[in-house]
Amino acid sequence: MSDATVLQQEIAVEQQHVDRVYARLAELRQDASRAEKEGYQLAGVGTFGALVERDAMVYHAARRRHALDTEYEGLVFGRLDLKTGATHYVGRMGIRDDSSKPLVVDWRAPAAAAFYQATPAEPLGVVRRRMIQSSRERVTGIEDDLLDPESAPPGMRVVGDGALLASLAKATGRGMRDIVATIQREQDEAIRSPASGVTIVTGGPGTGKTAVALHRAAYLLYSDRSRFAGGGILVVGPSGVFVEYIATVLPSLGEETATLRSLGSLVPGHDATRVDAGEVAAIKGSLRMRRVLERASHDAVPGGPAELRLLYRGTLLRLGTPELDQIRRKVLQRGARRNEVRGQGFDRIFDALWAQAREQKVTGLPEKREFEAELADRADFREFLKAWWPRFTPMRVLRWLADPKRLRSYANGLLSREEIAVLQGSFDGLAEHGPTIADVALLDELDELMGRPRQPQRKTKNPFHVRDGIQEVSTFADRQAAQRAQQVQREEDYRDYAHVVVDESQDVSPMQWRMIGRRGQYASWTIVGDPAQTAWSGDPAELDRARERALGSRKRNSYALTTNYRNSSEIFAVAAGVIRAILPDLPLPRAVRSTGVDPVDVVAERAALPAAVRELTEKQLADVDGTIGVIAPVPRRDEVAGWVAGLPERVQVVTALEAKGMEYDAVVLVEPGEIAIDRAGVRTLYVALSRATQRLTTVGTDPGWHP
Ligand SMILES: Nc1ncnc2c1ncn2[C@@H]1O[C@H](COP(=O)(O)OP(=O)(O)OP(=O)(O)O)[C@@H](O)[C@H]1O
Repeated sequence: MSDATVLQQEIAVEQQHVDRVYARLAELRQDASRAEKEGYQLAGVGTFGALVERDAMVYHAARRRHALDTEYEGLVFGRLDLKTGATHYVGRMGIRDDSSKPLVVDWRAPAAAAFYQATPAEPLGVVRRRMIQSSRERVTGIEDDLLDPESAPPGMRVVGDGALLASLAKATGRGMRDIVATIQREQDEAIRSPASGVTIVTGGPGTGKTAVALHRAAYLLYSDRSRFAGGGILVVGPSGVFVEYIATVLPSLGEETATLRSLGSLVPGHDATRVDAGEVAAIKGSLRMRRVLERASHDAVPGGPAELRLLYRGTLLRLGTPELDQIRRKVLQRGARRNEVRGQGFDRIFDALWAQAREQKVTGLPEKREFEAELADRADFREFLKAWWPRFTPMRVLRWLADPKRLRSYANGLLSREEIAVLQGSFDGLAEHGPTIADVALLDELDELMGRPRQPQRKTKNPFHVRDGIQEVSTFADRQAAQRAQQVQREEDYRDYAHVVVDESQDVSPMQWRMIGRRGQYASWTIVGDPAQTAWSGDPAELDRARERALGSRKRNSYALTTNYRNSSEIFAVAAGVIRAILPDLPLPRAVRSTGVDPVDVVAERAALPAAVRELTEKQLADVDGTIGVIAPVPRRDEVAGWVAGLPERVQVVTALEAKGMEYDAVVLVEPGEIAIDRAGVRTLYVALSRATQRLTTVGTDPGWHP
């Protein structure tokens, strides 16, 4: 029998099972819809107990229906034939037949672990592992691994030559793909790592760190839903482009309870995308900035009143700058938060004025209480207080650093003269362009240093309609839905996450670790990253300290990933050459796939560069079906975008920093020599060179760009 016939026969066998699963799915969906409908119709009838029971049923029916709908595509993707003779199918969700026998085991369930963990050396009772590829309800392919040939029953057939490689060769869309069907053993161990403590996953480019982090979020939600859906999972990525790139994966894993944020949007009200130059970011990210900001947060308001003069019952009461400064300093000592001790500041002003009024023997001076009431009624006095000690927003105080004199005085003794010079001017754009990504952590720090201005209490809205004083009849399902909606739109600056995932963690600055740490005080953590890819040019020891502090004394579980699934071996060889120039002993991952296509390096005259970049990008459009990343040095993004303007949407222009974590089928990397200007730059170049799955083109004016 030919191989093709065997494959067709095996596909037919699997098709039978897959048909059963989809038929059962249709039944379950119908049941769920019916239960839901009936529940709604009968919601107003029956005893209280019966109602609750019915409502619970409605809720579960609705949730189930939703799950059944989202997991439709590629529902069954694996089969295990065990030594015991039993067979398990593995899929995106668990499904049982009408006598409760499992038709499909959920990929996150313990029974499915062997699907990912069995190897020929350690088969874990699995004789044959089969990957089933399908398109909607139709089985289209099969790939087998025979893990334990000696235990194979006579006639067991083995087909295909590697589902992993088949899946890797596929062109990608704009977003990241989920990898549930092809998770590899070392990745699976990290995904299923204990839920508590800190899981640390390291690995070189393309080793699946991001994929692992997201699948871990899905796994945690499955293994302890009430804990992780209740508290929520926060996923922090480096940039907005990246967060968009990964956003599609979680819903496809069936999980929508994770909050995705970039480092520039972690603090409510901000969505920063501007980046500072590396040396500026290194200073803004340093823990020394905390002291700089503390000084700012204690300083007098620029343009605020220098003195207070009040004519009271014919006597002039006066507090000059030294008295006002002294009061401010007294109130702010020992870490008091400026917005929270405003009242104390005002009390001391009253005290000082009262003492003066008595000293000057004001005629007809009333009791102190009345004296205060009289002053509080005066508009000029209230104006003074408002101007002298307003309610501060972090942004207002951060803008003070744009004033060179203030910056110098706050940074004096904390930053070197050179560092102060580097920072000079870097806050100028705040008013017009908003904060940079690094500024957002400073704003969060200021928020902590100063406390929140007290807001008038807002009434919380009842999620249920109240009509004529009677709550509208609502089912348990409604209440659950309302509760979930509330959970999803947690309070604006929610901080009680049950789990925090930090991707590309090598780029999180010390100040940013503090910002993330504030939101993960009660959380377990998953941290993924690659130290060799860091763009951080500040003190590495300080970075380690800040990270360790944010993670606290939680137990650490570490995992290393060693295979590069993204790059062809030809492409990774170029990237590896670059990083080896500065880190000769760095262990690098192994790229498993070869395309036989070598990367191309083009040198162009300055005047011819725009046309060359456009032409090379157009060539990629012809050569690959998927996305094309045109990667530019940070300051040249807009210029390069102009060169390729008007090309199809699958061409995306990003800076070398924005390319962090991203993946494209083809990459055109512009002016590599301008990226690799220092050690941090070489690392950034390494990142940019390791983004492509199929084609890599470098183009620039400098033939000697290799570090
Ligand atoms: N087991 C797997 N099966 C199929 N594809 C995989 C597997 N593991 C990783 N990949 C694919 O490899 C590519 C790289 O994965 P990912 O982006 O998670 O790597 P990374 O370690 O975060 O990379 P980097 O550090 O370079 O940003 C992605 O396209 C991902 O889907």
